[in-house]
Amino acid sequence: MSAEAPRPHGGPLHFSKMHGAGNDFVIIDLRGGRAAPSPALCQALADRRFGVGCDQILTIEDAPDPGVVAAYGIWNSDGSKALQCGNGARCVAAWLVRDGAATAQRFVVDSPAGRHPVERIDATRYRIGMGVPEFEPARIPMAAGIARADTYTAGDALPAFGAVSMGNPHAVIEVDDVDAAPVAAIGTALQADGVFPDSVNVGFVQVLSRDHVRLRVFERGVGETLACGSGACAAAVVLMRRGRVDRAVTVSLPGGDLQIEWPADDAEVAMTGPTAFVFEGDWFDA
Ligand SMILES: N[C@@H](CCC[C@H](N)C(=O)O)C(=O)O
Repeated sequence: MSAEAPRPHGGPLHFSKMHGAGNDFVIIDLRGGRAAPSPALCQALADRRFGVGCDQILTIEDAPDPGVVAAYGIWNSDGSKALQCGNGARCVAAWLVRDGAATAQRFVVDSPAGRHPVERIDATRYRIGMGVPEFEPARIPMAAGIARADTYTAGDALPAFGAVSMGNPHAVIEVDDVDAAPVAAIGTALQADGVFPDSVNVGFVQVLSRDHVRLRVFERGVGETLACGSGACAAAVVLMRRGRVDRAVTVSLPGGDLQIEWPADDAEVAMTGPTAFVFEGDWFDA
């Protein structure tokens, strides 16, 4: 492990292992001004054979003002920083409830992408306000000179996609059969294509009916995950703008179902889904 790895109080690093629809997290409490994990520590924690194993590391941080219960940071398993994580937002909310920091049924958390209103639905399910989707190409961001991101083709070898920012960049590709989609091959190629200067999360979506779709997501900084909350929002809003599905849709991912609602184009997207605690642990220097 890296020598720069933080050691709160000089001892082992306590963590919680959680998942939301199979998108799994190592959650570390940094409140009180503890140092953020280095990219090397994130990679070590995320390693599924030599570490704990997770898609993302989430850090619980001090609330910047009394309007929020806490802030949180997001790191992908490759050590890169992320701005948005829908499944992570639900797990952070559940973590704060179990911790006792959040006591109300409704509260607000602060992510790198902005503030998220949270509603506790029951013991494990949470509804999160995921912000207003951004379709302006420069703000996703896409490369200069792209006028519209609704249906765009990067090149002959790549399929057409819709692009949107949910606080992080997403490309959404509609397919006939999500099981047969070349998720890793197209995902890797699109991430490497210069059209997305900050890379991109790539979703493959199959419409089953007007209120039900299936989705697989090749995430930036991770690879394919069992679920991507912001990816579910991205797929839903791209299809809603095309009139392919209704304004409330169930998104079935390999790890579970999420409900996505987007009442109007200028409204905030709402995502509802499960959370689960897996175990608690302490990380010791190897
Ligand atoms: N799994 C997340 C998204 C995590 C960040 C993403 N890989 C990125 O780099 O933007 C979700 O549930 O939204």
